[in-house]
Amino acid sequence: MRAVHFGAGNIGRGFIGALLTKAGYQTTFVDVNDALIDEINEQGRYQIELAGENESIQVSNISGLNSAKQKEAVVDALAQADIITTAVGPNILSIIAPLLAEGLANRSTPVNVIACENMIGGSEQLKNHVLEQAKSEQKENILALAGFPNAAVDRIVPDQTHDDLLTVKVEPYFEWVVEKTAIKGDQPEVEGMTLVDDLTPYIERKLFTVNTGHAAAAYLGNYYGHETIKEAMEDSNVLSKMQGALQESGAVLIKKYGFTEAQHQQYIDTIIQRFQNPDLSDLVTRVGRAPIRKLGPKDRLVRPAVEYLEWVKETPEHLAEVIAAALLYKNQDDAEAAELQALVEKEGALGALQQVADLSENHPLLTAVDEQLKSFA
Ligand SMILES: NC(=O)C1=CN([C@@H]2O[C@H](COP(=O)(O)OP(=O)(O)OC[C@H]3O[C@@H](n4cnc5c(N)ncnc54)[C@H](O)[C@@H]3O)[C@@H](O)[C@H]2O)C=CC1
Ligand SMILES: O=P(O)(O)OC[C@H]1O[C@](O)(CO)[C@@H](O)[C@@H]1O
Repeated sequence: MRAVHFGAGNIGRGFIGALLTKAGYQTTFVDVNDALIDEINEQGRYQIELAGENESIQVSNISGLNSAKQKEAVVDALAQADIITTAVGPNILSIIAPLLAEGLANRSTPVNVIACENMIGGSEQLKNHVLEQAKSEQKENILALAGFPNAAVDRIVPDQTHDDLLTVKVEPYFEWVVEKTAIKGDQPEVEGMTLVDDLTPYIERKLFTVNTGHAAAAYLGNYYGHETIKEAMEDSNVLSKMQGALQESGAVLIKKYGFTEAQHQQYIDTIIQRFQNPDLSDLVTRVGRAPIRKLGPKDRLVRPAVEYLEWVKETPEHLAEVIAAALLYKNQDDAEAAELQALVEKEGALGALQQVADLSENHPLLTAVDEQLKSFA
C-alpha cells in the first residue's frame, strides 16, 4: 500500500506520516524543503519522541519528493497512491492543487485525499482548489474517483530543536477524526483514525476548544510578556482569562451539540493539562502564527464569539479580550502579523478586525472588542 503525504513538517512527520507508516503504507513525503527531503531519502527513517514519556517510536518505509523540482515523480506517485494526505497549512492548499489535479486525473481507481489542517472543511476546500485549477478534460475523472473527506486533527507538535533534521518530539495524545460519508471506494484502515458520519461536532469542539484555548494562551501570553505556552499557563492571570474564553466557546458547543456540562468541562481540563505538559516547549510565536487567518470569520476566535452572541445572547467578554490581544500582537518575523499591524495602522484596530473577520459595520462584537482594547490601553 502506498501513501503520499504533502508536508514533511511537524504534523506530517510527528503525526500523520507516522500513523500511515504504522498502518503498513509505504509513505512518500512531498515537500518544498530540500534539506528535509534529502534527509528523508538519505536516512529512510526517523524517530518520534513522546514528550513526558521515556519512549520513542521509529518510523521507516519512507521516501521523499520535492514538489517544486520533481513534479512528474509526484504526479506518478499520486496516480498510484492508495491514500493521499496533507499537512501544509490552509494557505498552501491552493498551491498544491495543480499537482493534485494532474495526479488524480491520471488515476483509474478511487482514492481519498484528506487535508489534515486546522480548519473547518479543509478537504472540501482543497477539492474546490483542485477543480478550479484542473483542466476541463481532467475534471470528470477527478470527480468520479477522488473522495475528499474532511478531517479533524489534534496533536500538539511544537517547532523542533534537535541536532538532526528529522527527529520530532510530540505530545503523547492524538486524535484524527475523518468524515466517513465522503469516502470513495474502500475505507482506509489506519489504526488511530476514527471514521464518523458527522464530523461537525468533532471539528468544532476541537477547533473551538483546543485551538481557541491555545490562541488565548499565545496572544494573552505574549501581551503579558511570556515566550512559551508553559510560561503563559503558569501565569494565573492568563490561565483564568483563557478559562473564561473556553467557558464562552464551551457554552455554544454545549447548546449546539448537546454535550453535558460535566463532559465538556472534562474535555477542557484535559486540554489545559496538555498545554501544561512540562516536557513540551512551545513558543507563543508558533501557536499565535498567522493572526489574520486566526481572526478569520470561520476560525477559532471570531466564530465562537459571534455564535456566543447568537446562542447565549450575552457579550463574549473573554473571547473579545483574546481578539483584542490578537489585534495587538506584533512579530516582524511573522508575515501575517506584520500585515495585520500595517492594516491596524491604516484602518484602526476595529477597522482591521471588521475587514479580516468579515463583520458588518455595526456588529456587536466590534463594540465588545473595543471595550477590551480600552482596558489594555
Ligand atoms: N503542529 C501542530 O501541533 C499541529 C498542526 N496542525 C496543522 O497541520 C498543518 C501543518 O502544520 P505544521 O506541521 O505545524 O507546520 P510545519 O510548518 O511544521 O509543516 C508544514 C510543511 O509544509 C511544507 N510545505 C510548504 N509549502 C509546501 C508546498 N507547496 N508543497 C509541499 N509542502 C509544502 C513546509 O515546507 C513544511 O515542511 C497546519 O494546517 C496546522 O494547522 C494541526 C494540528 C496540530
Ligand atoms: O496550526 P495553526 O492553525 O497555526 O495553530 C496552531 C495550533 O495548532 C496546533 O498546533 C495543533 O492543534 C496547536 O498547537 C495550536 O492551537
